[in-house]
Amino acid sequence: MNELFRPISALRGVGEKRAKAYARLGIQTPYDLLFHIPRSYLDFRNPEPVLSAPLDTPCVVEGCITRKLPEQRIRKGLSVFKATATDGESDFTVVFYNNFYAFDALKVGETYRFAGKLTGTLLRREIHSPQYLRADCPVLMKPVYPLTNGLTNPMVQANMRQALELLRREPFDGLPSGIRRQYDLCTLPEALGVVHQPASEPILQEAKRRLAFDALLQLQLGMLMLRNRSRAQTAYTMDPDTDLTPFYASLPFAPTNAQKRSIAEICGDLCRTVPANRLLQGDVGSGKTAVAAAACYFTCKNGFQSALMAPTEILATQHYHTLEGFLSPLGIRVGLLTGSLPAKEKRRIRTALQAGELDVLVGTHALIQKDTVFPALGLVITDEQHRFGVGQRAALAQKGGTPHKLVMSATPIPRTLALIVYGDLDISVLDELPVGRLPIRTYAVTGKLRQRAYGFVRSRMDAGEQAYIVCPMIEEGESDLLAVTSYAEQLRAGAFAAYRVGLLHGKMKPAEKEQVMASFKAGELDLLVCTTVVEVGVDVPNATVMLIENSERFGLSQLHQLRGRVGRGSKQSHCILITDSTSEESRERLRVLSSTTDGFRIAEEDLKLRGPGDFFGSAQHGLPPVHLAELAEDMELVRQTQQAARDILEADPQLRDPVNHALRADVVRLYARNGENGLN
Ligand SMILES: Nc1ncnc2c1ncn2[C@@H]1O[C@H](COP(=O)(O)OP(=O)(O)OP(=O)(O)O)[C@@H](O)[C@H]1O
Repeated sequence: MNELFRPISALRGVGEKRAKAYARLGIQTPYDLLFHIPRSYLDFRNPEPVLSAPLDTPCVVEGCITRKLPEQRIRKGLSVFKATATDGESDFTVVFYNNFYAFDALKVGETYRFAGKLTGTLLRREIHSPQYLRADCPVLMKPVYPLTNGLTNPMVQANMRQALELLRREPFDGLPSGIRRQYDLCTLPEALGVVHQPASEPILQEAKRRLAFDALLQLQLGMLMLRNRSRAQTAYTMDPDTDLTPFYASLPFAPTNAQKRSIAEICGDLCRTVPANRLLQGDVGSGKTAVAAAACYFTCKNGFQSALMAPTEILATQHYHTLEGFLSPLGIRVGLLTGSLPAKEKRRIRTALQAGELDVLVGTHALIQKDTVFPALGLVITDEQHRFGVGQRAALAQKGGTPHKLVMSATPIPRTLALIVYGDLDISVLDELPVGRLPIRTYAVTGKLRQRAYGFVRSRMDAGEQAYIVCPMIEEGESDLLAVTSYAEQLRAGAFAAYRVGLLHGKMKPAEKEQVMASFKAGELDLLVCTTVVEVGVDVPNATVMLIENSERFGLSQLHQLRGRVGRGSKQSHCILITDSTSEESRERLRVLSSTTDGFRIAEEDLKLRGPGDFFGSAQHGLPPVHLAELAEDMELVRQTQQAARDILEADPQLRDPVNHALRADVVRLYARNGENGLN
């Protein structure tokens, strides 16, 4: 067997503990390790003269070691090692704390480059705990790896050298050479060698392109294979002449054009034999639930059942009430299945469902997926909210024969990324808000203005409206943050003593949460102090003010979602972002948020600020393990990989040809890592 595919513990220095640390990063073999791509590089190429290098800012200087001083024991457990060096013009001191090995490796008379921050006076510059390498080292860029507890950068570097050595001994490239030539890509060993030991920027870009190509290609191949498989099956077909007029007539509002268009697209899907696989994407408050209700109506009128799955109980309950409101006057029977229902009630619901006495079942994912039998499941709607990856979506395909599938997603995502992540789906976009919505006014202020902000919140509540105050944390102990519980107490006793204040956080029991949400919705509470449990989907149109504490702690898209809890009716809404942070990045985020309410623009800015991995806030998004920040804008590469995937599968639909074996293994591995084992 190729040694690259042995357990990672085959590498020198990898004991049980380190192997576990690697496993946490999804690395089981030296081959996996090779795809652990550096987060960034320490660039030693352009040293600055010590005299003019900036102080307290990361920089690189060069120096010849002139003297090594004896160890200084400052106190028990703290030893300081110092060496003096010169860059020809000025002298400086290199200082290490407790790091004998780094100090010991420096040799008097040799010249090194040091990366770190310079401190000290004009006469005596010092550089503390620098990273360094010999000035004549052929590779002057040191990779910086994403780490986890139990791993350090030097450990990963050392293991990586060995893994690269194995690859050199037994060169391996899973990409068929025809594809490699067609798209003018370098070989895998070349790409990996350069990415882990780069010599120059242009070659590095080539190497990254190759790795991104592979990652995107594998993603697309897997999706196409799953899709082809479900296409080979047939779904229940419905009647295109099904009359939606009664549904439209009973809506309490006029649907937007975007809603009508999406409903037509979805119902069009339902009339085909190929199981539908559609994403309904809409900005916060764009009215996705009404579209879902229309699809359920259509399905029911054709004699089939629908399931709507939400990520939390609060949302499931809310969707249940909304759908029930839309559909039960039309004679459609809607049921709710959540974990906090008494066992007897759950049984009753399941029995009714099985007997065909329920047309629509709303619930949490786990409950609907487990032991729930639908005699005629025509449509599965998943309110995904970006919580779930490729794997879960695919797993649904196995449920109840082959129902049509509709995924609802609230965060608008840039088109390139949508193609990458949802390459397997057709997309309907709600790009229009209901008429009469006023853009939310957003202000970023410091804590000094908190009392004034409270005053403003009170004035809105005096006018009969409701408000949210959001804090990021729930555990005590984070000293810089007031825990939400004590914060709520403080508000109840102080600024909001005259108002009805509710509290909602993630550690409460589902039934309690639901009760608080129900009272807030019914207008029995004026103010809801909460954590981000309100982030997704919660819909209380009378709530018009949101005040967010420590707003710098949230990502842009998350703030957009949070803010979207207000501005859901016709009244003017306001969002006050409180922050005392001085960090440029968080200020930039708040600036973007104050200047626009367009979810697509915000998503694009967020992607630029954070890169696609963090953008979804989940390891399960199925995105390739390459830092694709700039590649997300590279439509060309996405198109090329789509084309390549189609060509490969046209010739070999299941990748059974020996030239595609390695590629197949890569695809299966990628999907298995994301929880989808159906490709095996
Ligand atoms: N065409 C419309 N005209 C007026 N109000 C509408 C229209 N469509 C939906 N609404 C109302 O707008 C609010 C938001 O709708 P809904 O909860 O479906 O939004 P959403 O798209 O799920 O948003 P989010 O992702 O933020 O939860 C609801 O109160 C709903 O009743």
